[in-house]
This record gives sequence, C-alpha cells and structure tokens, in this order.
Amino acid sequence: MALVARVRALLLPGSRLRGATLGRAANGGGAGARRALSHRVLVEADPAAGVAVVKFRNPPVNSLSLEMLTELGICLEKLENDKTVRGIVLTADRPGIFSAGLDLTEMCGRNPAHYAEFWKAVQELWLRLYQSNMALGAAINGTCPAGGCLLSLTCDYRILADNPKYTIGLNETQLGIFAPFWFKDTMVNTIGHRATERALQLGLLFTPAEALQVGLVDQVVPEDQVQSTALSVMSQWLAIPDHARQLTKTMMRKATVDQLLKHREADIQNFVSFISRDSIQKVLQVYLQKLRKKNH
Ligand SMILES: CCCCCCCC/C=C/CC(=O)SCCNC(=O)CCNC(=O)[C@H](O)C(C)(C)COP(=O)(O)OP(=O)(O)OC[C@H]1O[C@@H](n2cnc3c(N)ncnc32)[C@H](O)[C@@H]1OP(=O)(O)O
Repeated sequence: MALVARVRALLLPGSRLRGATLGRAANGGGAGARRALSHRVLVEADPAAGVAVVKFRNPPVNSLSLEMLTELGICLEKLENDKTVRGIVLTADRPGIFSAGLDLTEMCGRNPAHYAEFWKAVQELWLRLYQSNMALGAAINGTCPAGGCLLSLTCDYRILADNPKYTIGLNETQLGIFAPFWFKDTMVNTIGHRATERALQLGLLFTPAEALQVGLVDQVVPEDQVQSTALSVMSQWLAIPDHARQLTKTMMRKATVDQLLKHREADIQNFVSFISRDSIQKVLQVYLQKLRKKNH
C-alpha cells in the first residue's frame, strides 16, 4: 500500500491517529513550544528557534511497525511543509530505548504482500530522512539497535547518552539476517568502509565509549543533557544559510540515494524472498520467542 493509502487507512473512523497527527498545533502556532499529538509520535516545535523535537512513543520498545513508520512519515512530511521548521531532533519520548529497530512481528508469519508493503514503508522513511532538506539531529536517549541505529544514521549528527546499558549498531547478523546495501552504505558514509565491514559482519552493538571512538556518534553526554546538547548543536547547523547547507548535503548523499532509487523494486523483491525463506522465518521466530520468554 502506498503512503497515501496507508494514511487513509490510519485516518478511518476509529483510528486513534484520526484528527491528531494532522491537527494544528495546540496553541495555534504562536511563538514558543507547541505540541501536536499523534498516537505514536509526539512533536514539540519551537518556531522561534526553527526547530521541532520529534519524540517516538510506541511502547514498549519504540519498534518500527508499519503504523509507526507511517505516522513518522506523515509527521516528517508535515514538518517539511512547515516554513517555520528548519531543523528536527529525533528522540524517544522516554529514556531507555531510542528504538528497538524494525518490528520483528512485521517480518514473521505474514504473507509476501505484507512483507513487500512493510519493506516499501521502510524504504520510504529512509528516503524521506536521508534526503531531508532540514538539518536533522538524533538525541539518542536509549538503546539503539538495527533499524533504530539506521534512523539515527540518517541524521546529520548524533548525541548519545553516557549510559553503558545503551548500545548502538547494526546487529542484524546476530539475528541471522543481514543489513541490506543501503543500511550498509549509510553506515559506510558515517564511519568508513573497514569499520563498517567489521561492525556488520560481527553484528556489533557499540557501548557509548566505543561508538564515540569509531565515529558512530559525535558526542557522548550525561543522560540528562542529551536533548539540550542536541538542540545546542542544532543551532550551529542552522547558523549556516539553508541553501548552502542543503546543496552540500545533497551532494554528499546523492550517490547513496540514487542507488536505492535505481534498485528499489529489486530490493523489495529481494527482501520478500529472503524473509519468506523457512530457515529465516525460523531464526526470527526463535529470536522473538527468546525476547518474549524473558518476560513470561
Ligand atoms: C535484501 C535485503 C534482505 C535484508 C533482510 C533483513 C533486513 C532487516 C533488517 C532488520 C533490521 C531490524 O531492525 S531487526 C530488529 C533488531 N532489533 C533487535 O535486535 C532488538 C531486539 N530487542 C531487544 O534487544 C530488547 O527488547 C531491548 C534491548 C530493545 C529492550 O529490552 P527490554 O528488556 O527493555 O524489553 P524486552 O526485551 O522485554 O521487550 C519488551 C517487548 O517488546 C518486544 N520486542 C522487543 N524488540 C522488538 C522488536 N524489534 N520487534 C518487535 N517486538 C520487539 C519483546 O518481544 C517484548 O515482548 P513481550 O512484551 O511480548 O514479551
């Protein structure tokens, strides 16, 4: 289903998103902080600063389900069309888990049409973020594996909380799956080829100190300063004239974006056939069961 159709489905009577994500700001858009509520994404915008803080609120682990991907896509589109917003900081509504990555239940026990729809939504969100004209920062206030790490890598900079419990990385191989080429390219563009090859083959999840050392994040700060640091770094990015910053960003990212645009359909087909394999379904189910067993 295309984004428009998914949005329509979410806006059907009874949907908790209806009249929320697309609603105007609570205080009518005047100066100062304002909040636009949706079910899974919370926006706190400061038009005077030209910045919006976008908070993930998809309990228990901020996983990127189809609905979460759709709501986030709508939210970002709305902010892109808002002339008062020049920069976005992505963070989790509650500290602890930035995002547990792609929702494994979207990749287990479903049919090929569902896998294709889900993967298309993952591609769409990546394309929207990676090509965004806005300055993007990640205030990583929790653990950040796989798809969560990918989200942060689409940003222009990353600030990570100094908590050894929080790890970040593309750990797909540890699950028995692998990061597709555009996940890999996004990481290569951040930390280089050799460090990416090692990180991806081993499915490394880096501690804050390690992530800083390898260049996966730009700063590690005390947990209670993650958002304020991300906002203060944002002011440096917004001090540059938008057109100059945007042209530079496009120039740096174009080749990577073009690769996915060129191979988008094939990438969906590859994902569907890979994820539908019995052996892959089995490893994902075992992994999910292990996660669930902890709690029961
Ligand atoms: C051609 C291309 C082919 C490419 C093929 C594949 C490409 C696909 C790429 C995938 C990228 C991904 O993002 S896969 C997801 C990877 N994520 C993880 O490995 C993280 C898994 N989760 C955890 O490690 C932990 O949950 C946590 C550290 C994030 C949090 O720990 P905590 O103890 O606080 O919480 P629980 O573990 O008890 O979890 C609570 C609850 O949430 C469920 N859960 C956790 N993660 C996910 C998830 N990613 N998707 C769906 N559900 C998840 C967990 O099972 C618990 O459920 P119950 O409440 O039912 O027990």
